[in-house]
Amino acid sequence: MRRPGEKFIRNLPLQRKLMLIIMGCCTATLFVSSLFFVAREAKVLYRNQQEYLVSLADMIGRNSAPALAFNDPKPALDTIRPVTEKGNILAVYILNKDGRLFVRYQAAGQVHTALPLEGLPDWASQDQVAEAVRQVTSEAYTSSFLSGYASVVRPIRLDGEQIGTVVIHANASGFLNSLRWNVLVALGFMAVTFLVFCLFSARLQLMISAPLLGLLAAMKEISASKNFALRVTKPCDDEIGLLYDGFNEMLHEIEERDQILRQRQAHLQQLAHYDPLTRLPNRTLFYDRLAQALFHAERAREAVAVIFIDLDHFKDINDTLGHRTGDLLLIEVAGRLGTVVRSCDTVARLGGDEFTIFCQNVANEENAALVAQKLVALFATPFRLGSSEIRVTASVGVTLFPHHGKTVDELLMNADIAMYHAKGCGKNVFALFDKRMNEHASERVTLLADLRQAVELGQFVLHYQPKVDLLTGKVTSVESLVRWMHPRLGMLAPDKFIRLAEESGMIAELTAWVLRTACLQAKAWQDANLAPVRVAVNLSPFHFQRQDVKQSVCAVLEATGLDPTLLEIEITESALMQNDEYTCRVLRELREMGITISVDDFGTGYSSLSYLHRFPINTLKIDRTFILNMMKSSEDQAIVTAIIAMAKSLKMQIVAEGVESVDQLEALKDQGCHEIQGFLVSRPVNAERVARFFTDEDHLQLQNSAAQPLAEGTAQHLVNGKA
Ligand SMILES: Nc1nc2c(ncn2[C@@H]2O[C@@H]3COP(=O)(O)O[C@H]4[C@@H](O)[C@H](n5cnc6c(=O)[nH]c(N)nc65)O[C@@H]4COP(=O)(O)O[C@H]3[C@H]2O)c(=O)[nH]1
Repeated sequence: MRRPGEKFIRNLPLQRKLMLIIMGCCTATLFVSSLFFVAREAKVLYRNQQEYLVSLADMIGRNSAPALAFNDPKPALDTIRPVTEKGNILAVYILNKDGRLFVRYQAAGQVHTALPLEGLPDWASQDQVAEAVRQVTSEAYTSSFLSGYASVVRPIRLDGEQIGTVVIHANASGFLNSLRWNVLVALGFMAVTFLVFCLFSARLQLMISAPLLGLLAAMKEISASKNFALRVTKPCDDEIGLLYDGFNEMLHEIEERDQILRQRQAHLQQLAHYDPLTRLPNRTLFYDRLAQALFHAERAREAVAVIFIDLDHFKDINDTLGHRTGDLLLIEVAGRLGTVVRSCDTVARLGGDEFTIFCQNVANEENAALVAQKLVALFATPFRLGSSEIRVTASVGVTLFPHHGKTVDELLMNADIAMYHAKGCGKNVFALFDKRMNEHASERVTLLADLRQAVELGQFVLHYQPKVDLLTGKVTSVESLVRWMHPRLGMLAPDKFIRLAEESGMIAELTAWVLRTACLQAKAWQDANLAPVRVAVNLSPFHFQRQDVKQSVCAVLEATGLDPTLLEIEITESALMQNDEYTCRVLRELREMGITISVDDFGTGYSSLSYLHRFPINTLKIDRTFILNMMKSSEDQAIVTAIIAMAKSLKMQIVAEGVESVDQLEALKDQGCHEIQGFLVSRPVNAERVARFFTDEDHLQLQNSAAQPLAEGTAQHLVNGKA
């Protein structure tokens, strides 16, 4: 339990506490030492006085001994008298052997009734005298001294035998005066020393407390300013110096931790609001900024354009070229997007390959369209990622505040719908939101849901379209073309669902089914001893570049037992260009296995024959749009002529697609085209019907004879997905 004083002292400021301690210690030391000095002085004085009185008493005793022996007081008095001349002797008594008063001498005019023997009559009894002597004896050492008297009692001996006693009373005032003087000196010394101590302790406490108070001040300053970079200067090398070192070390650690904390906070802030890959604002920040922009735009009656950008077939790039390349591409795309908009606009990455932009104060739809156009144009230049060059396009959807939506969610949803519409229009374009798109979007969602289960439910069928050799008129191969027997919408043509399958990633599953079914069918024809005919399978540009294309083809060939020379792979020009090296390697491996490689829709893509020689291509299929127009347009005719000439120089087989008329057939024959495919020979039909073409007959002759009806066969082509 603490005493109240202790608590008070503990709560005193450090300076006062130090002063109190130093002054307390000094005062106590001074007091004790002065007391010791005074006591010692008193003892010396007292001893001197006593020794003097004893020697005086002994001298009186010696000189009075004969007088005592002869019982004659007079000589004794004569002995005493000169002694009493000493000013401080008050009384001298000589007692005889019997203890009775023998001589009494008192200084003239001085009666001290307080002295025990003073009051005794000369005839006092032996006991009275003895009692008085006993008092003297005791008081000699105690009270008589303090009351101003000093007394001694000494025996008087003669020849060794005590013959009397001498008692001397002296005035102790001299001694007391000396003692007082000593006390005064001591007190004076104490006072002076105390003053010196005061000054000294003030200085000393300052020496101790100043560094501590300095540390305290620095601590307060640092805690107020939060500036942990500050340091205190060490004032000395003692423990306080160590305290300063420790304080500085602590500051250093706090500073480091503070820095780490700040960095982590900034990092968290960055993570919370920015996309770590592209460093663009993320969904949260975009929503926040857009909400603010809408708020201001509403007050200022301004329009805001919200743009949704989605890279076309990004998933396939990721799958085929790896996620690292995908990431690099996204970074490059993010960099390019920033170049189109103003600094007050925001470009964000919502996730995956989805980017959003909002542009403030957009005058009208035309201006918004201009921005969107610029965004689409950004993708015209290929992206250079390390050593390879990647071509990627983007579909862009645009929506305007307040015309197409009032809230962030509404605007983003509509921009997304517009973007899907752009994809539906063939990608690499932009679309401005229109309310009618909503209907289309919901149809698309339903179709996507149906597509997910179509493979499992066996809703796909393959149709086959023969390719005929222009010289022999015989079927060389059949192209397998997928159809979807949709339970509600009827038979759907590939253009209604292939893109959807590509965008949803289901193309891989669908292609696997097509490949397996086509190979099984070809094997069945082979086993039925029909004339050996190749079966061609379309590989989606993005599916083709999957790392496991070769393995999946090999697995299907192995599983079905089909001879690889009876398989043909059709890929588009764009598929060739997406990853030159990888594509080239896979194609070469497939070709080495005996598989025929055809480039489909040739002329619509890069139309550059210069790169073709790098790829192991067997066949070029001239796109049907050129064939369709070649009889009407001299330009298309020239293109067809050029393609045939160059392909021949590269020793490639040429197939003309979409041949519908005998005129086209004749023109192609004249130009040296090798094969044709089109409604003139047959529209795509099921396996059973196409097998009828696997004969040695000249199918061109047969068609020539019935040219007119077949030329009209365009009418038999799929209409809205129905054959
Ligand atoms: N107007 C006209 N058209 C003709 C004529 N001859 C053939 N066609 C049509 O042209 C398309 C030829 O296939 P493609 O160029 O590979 O173009 C194909 C192909 O790129 C894609 N496709 C079809 N099946 C598959 C498949 O299994 N996988 C992939 N990835 N794509 C496929 O869908 C596209 C369209 O296929 P289809 O609708 O079956 O349309 C077929 C065929 O019906 C003609 O004389 N006149």
